[in-house]
Amino acid sequence: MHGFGNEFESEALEGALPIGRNTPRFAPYGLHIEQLNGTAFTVPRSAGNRRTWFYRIRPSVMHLPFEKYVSKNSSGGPNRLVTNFNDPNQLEVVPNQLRWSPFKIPEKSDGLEIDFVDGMSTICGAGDPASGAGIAIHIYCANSDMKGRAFTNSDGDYLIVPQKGALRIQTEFGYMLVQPNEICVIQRGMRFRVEYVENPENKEKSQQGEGFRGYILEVFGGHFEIPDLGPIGANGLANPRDFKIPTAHYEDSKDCKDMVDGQYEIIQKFSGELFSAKQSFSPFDVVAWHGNYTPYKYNLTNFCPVGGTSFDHMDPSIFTVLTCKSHKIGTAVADFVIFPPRYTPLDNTFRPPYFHRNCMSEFMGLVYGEYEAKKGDFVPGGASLHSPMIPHGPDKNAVNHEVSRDESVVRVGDNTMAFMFESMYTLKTTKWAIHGCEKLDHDYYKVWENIPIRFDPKNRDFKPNV
Ligand SMILES: O=C(O)Cc1cc(O)ccc1O
Ligand SMILES: [Fe+2]
Repeated sequence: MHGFGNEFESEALEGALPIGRNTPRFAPYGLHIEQLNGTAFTVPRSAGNRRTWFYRIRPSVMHLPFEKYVSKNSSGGPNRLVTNFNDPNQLEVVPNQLRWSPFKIPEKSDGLEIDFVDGMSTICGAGDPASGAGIAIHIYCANSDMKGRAFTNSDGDYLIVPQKGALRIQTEFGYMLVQPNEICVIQRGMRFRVEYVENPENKEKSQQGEGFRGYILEVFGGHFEIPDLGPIGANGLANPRDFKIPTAHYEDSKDCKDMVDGQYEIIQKFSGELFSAKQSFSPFDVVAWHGNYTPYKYNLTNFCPVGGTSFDHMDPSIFTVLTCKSHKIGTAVADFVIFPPRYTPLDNTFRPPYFHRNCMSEFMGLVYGEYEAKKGDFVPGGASLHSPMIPHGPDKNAVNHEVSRDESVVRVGDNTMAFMFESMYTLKTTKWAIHGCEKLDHDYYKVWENIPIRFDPKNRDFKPNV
């Protein structure tokens, strides 16, 4: 189905949705009724009240008690998922500009079968889910399907950016296929299971080879919305109709080939820690549902960029796909911003991203291709973090390239998709990101060494000799 935040309804069996009421004494086909609330009951409609009604074979509550879960990640060590950014034992605060080479995908030949849950590692974040304030940024690197288990998160919403390999995501709402150059959002409390598929549809946008990798932005308080367009008008950027919502698909336990010894496992992230509970049935037994609290996916090629048409470099906020607002006017808990293929017909303008210091944190990743501000080692599957008020900008090669290019209209970002998670929070990095992953580039600062110094007080009309 198409749309953003609509009231959707879907049934996998004709007549499974009760008509004209939510909680009849007997739902059709003997189904049980369960509500999932994504906002407080009392949130005004105009402020985005969200809930969904499920009509399912069994209520989710039929499970054994939760126990602590220790993930089987590639180093065999403790969980690498951190979401309490007040725990100094897990963190290493670093003000430097940071850049990581592509995060390592575990190899089955090393005897490591790592699924989406075990493959998640936290790079940085702020705040703490218990107080509903903050964000976390994770990377997932995995090589196996989730078998007989589902993941769900009490702490926040996941915005998932696949970089390598397509994801087939089973949810309580139905299936979603999410390929590199697409994103999806799975909101707080929704249960899902990730399988990975080779993605023949867009080979050039996804590196070949075993395993899958991607980025996750988790927001602890609030939900994502499409930003207002102001003077841009009623259309453009991410258009609501391009968001896609799954249709109902249910799995009766007797048809579920996934269960291990008749048991299904629910892994729940709760207050920054992982817990596991067993149950005797698949959690994907929703026969029909209706509501406005759903997972959704979006193809980044549908983004309709608006930009400068005359002079000066516009701020990257014009490329915001989704925003999670804070209570501070115009200041996001987190924005998801992309740098899509486009033209920059700007007269007498320094076209690459400018040098700057920002009060916001800027975490960047690259799905494929090359980012316009970094001609060097910022590569697909890697990342960078530029923290509040820490200087950064185009690297030496991008500056030199700008000096010598001709003045014509240029195509920017062809065959590439870079993105940014921009947040009002100062992000603390995890020990894993600084030491454990062994991908931190200790020479990153050198990309700004030897930027040509051309100051000449006698030459106001300066033009370089090229
Ligand atoms: O730092 C970056 O590369 C992101 C960025 C891009 C841009 O076009 C302007 C500002 C900005 O922070
Ligand atoms: Fe920046």
